[in-house]
Amino acid sequence: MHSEAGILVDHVSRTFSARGAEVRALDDVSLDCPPGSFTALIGPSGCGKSTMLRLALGLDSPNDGRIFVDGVAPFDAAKGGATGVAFQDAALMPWRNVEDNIMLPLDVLGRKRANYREKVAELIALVGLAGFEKALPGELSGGMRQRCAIARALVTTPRVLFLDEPFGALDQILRRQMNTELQRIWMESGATTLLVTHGIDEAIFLADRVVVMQSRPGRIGRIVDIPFARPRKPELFADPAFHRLESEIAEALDGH
Ligand SMILES: Nc1ncnc2c1ncn2[C@@H]1O[C@H](COP(=O)(O)OP(=O)(O)OP(=O)(O)O)[C@@H](O)[C@H]1O
Repeated sequence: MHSEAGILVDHVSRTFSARGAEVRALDDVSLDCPPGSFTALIGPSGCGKSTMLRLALGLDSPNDGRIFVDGVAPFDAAKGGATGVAFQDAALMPWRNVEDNIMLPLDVLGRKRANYREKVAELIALVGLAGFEKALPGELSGGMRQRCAIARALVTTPRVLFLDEPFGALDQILRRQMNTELQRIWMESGATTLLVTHGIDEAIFLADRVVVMQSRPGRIGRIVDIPFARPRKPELFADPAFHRLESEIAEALDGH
């Protein structure tokens, strides 16, 4: 069993009751993300991606099955700072500057800011925000806000990183730049990463494995291994082998 420093989803089901009807958001889902791996989760609206993330963050509990994050229950992993998370809309506090936003998880976990000065400076450099430490979110571009959110997700040196459509709101060109940057950040951090995305190209470029989900009930339809060596370069997006994988995943999304 792989669970230490990774993510283990073991026969998990989650059913919701809505207006008398049962919705099987996740139906017997199992997924093993080994330590240091990068997994992308892709699927149609309503296939249970958010439900899976909520369970892995300890914000909800399964009806059946078990989840381990970094070898422990999801809530304990989050409480201990082993989990980092970044969402689509960056979710920065508008009145906190870049540095203070990055330190937010420390405040939430009751950790001393003074012990993290060096770490925060390193992260700011890592995500390319040096010189913007005192800038407010409203003064940053969309890409800079997302980089700030990723730095915040990394501040506790999490061993497991959850990214929920982190670049969904960005245009295609910026998104591809951010994909290259995320790859570099992930390679440096060594964190086991689970990325939820609607972008097939983004999933292939970044992940070791693309997990294609299907809806009603939410389940794993197919797992596609991505063989490309790292670091992957932007030219990969134009590679015929890349396009073949795109077609394969598009077909799996259509239920083939
Ligand atoms: N709290 C809830 N109460 C009732 N039904 C819910 C609840 N949360 C999720 N569902 C249902 O569970 C299913 C899966 O929802 P989920 O939000 O996990 O999908 P998703 O894959 O994240 O979708 P999207 O890509 O649109 O964000 C949907 O049919 C949704 O309506």
